[in-house]
Amino acid sequence: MTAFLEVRNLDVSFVLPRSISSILLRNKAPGLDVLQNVSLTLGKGETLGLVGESGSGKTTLARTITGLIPPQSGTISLGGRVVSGNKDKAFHWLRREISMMFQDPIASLSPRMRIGSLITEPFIINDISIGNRWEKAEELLDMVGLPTEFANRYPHELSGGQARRVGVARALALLPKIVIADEPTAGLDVSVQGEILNLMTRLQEELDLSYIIVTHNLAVVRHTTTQLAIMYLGQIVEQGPTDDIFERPSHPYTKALLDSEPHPDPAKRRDDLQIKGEIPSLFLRPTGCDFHTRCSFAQDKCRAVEPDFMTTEDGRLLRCHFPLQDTDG
Ligand SMILES: Nc1ncnc2c1ncn2[C@@H]1O[C@H](COP(=O)(O)OP(=O)(O)OP(=O)(O)O)[C@@H](O)[C@H]1O
Repeated sequence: MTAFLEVRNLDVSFVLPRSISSILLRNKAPGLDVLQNVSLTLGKGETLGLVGESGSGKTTLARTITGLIPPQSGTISLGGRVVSGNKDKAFHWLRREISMMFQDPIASLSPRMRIGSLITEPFIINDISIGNRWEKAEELLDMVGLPTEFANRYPHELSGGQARRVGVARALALLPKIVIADEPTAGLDVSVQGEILNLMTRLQEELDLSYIIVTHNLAVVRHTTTQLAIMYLGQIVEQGPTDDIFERPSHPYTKALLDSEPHPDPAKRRDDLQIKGEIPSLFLRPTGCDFHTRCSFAQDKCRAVEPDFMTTEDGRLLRCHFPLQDTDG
């Protein structure tokens, strides 16, 4: 895969109020390291699924890639242009080229604005002249399969599926190159989920978009993505082609995560493979490999030495001292 988007060694930490950090971080520097050394690649026109348990840092990574959170270190390169350093003005440029589709489009938008104003707001924020704003709104509504008269409606007048389409229209208003969709199907009926995913696929072809889909839903990932990245405690632990990873996960966490999805056939359920225990707190990151406290295959080295992110012979990106072999599990 030729990388169109290349994220290299991103570190993000949040500054915490001193009162909290002095208790939880035992007077260390008052920052909570949420992303550590995160690397990720996305090819042009590809769809990458970003999965991991709650709190693993998916949203933080998505917001950092869209230029909404400045990283402490690391680089983001898009189409060959490299953005680095937390003061780089080019992060503004990233915000136009990579847009975010929020999980709950209505809650994230002003309830007092009409849909026509909401979906054309990105032009106003970025000071881009579009001539007749209402005509532009109607064009965007048409693009996402909504009647043009919806421009006059308010957010509370929309169904869940219609609201999601409005979210798509707003995310695509500036014709970005990459769209990061945060749980694009969460809370929707199954039939509506299919409609939204079909809409996204159609627009991907028409507009030559690349997607990153952030989700807990492994069925969505399996059927809509070509690449899969697995996050654990603020790090990517494995990335590779989706079919390949589902077929042959290499990281023990990936395998446990995929096996924890209930199987429709009781004979094929593997309760023994479910992930042990809770995800550790970011305040008490384990030494060595972050996953060793829950890994059935952990050895002494895993408890002592942090694994590097390496590329395997078959091109898989992996952070594990003892990757699973085809016969394991
Ligand atoms: N602004 C912030 N200040 C301090 N901590 C934060 C901030 N934003 C996120 N965090 C912490 O960073 C960690 C990762 O959060 P994030 O929302 O990125 O995870 P996630 O994988 O997207 O979770 P979910 O699947 O539940 O949305 C969490 O422990 C969260 O509490």
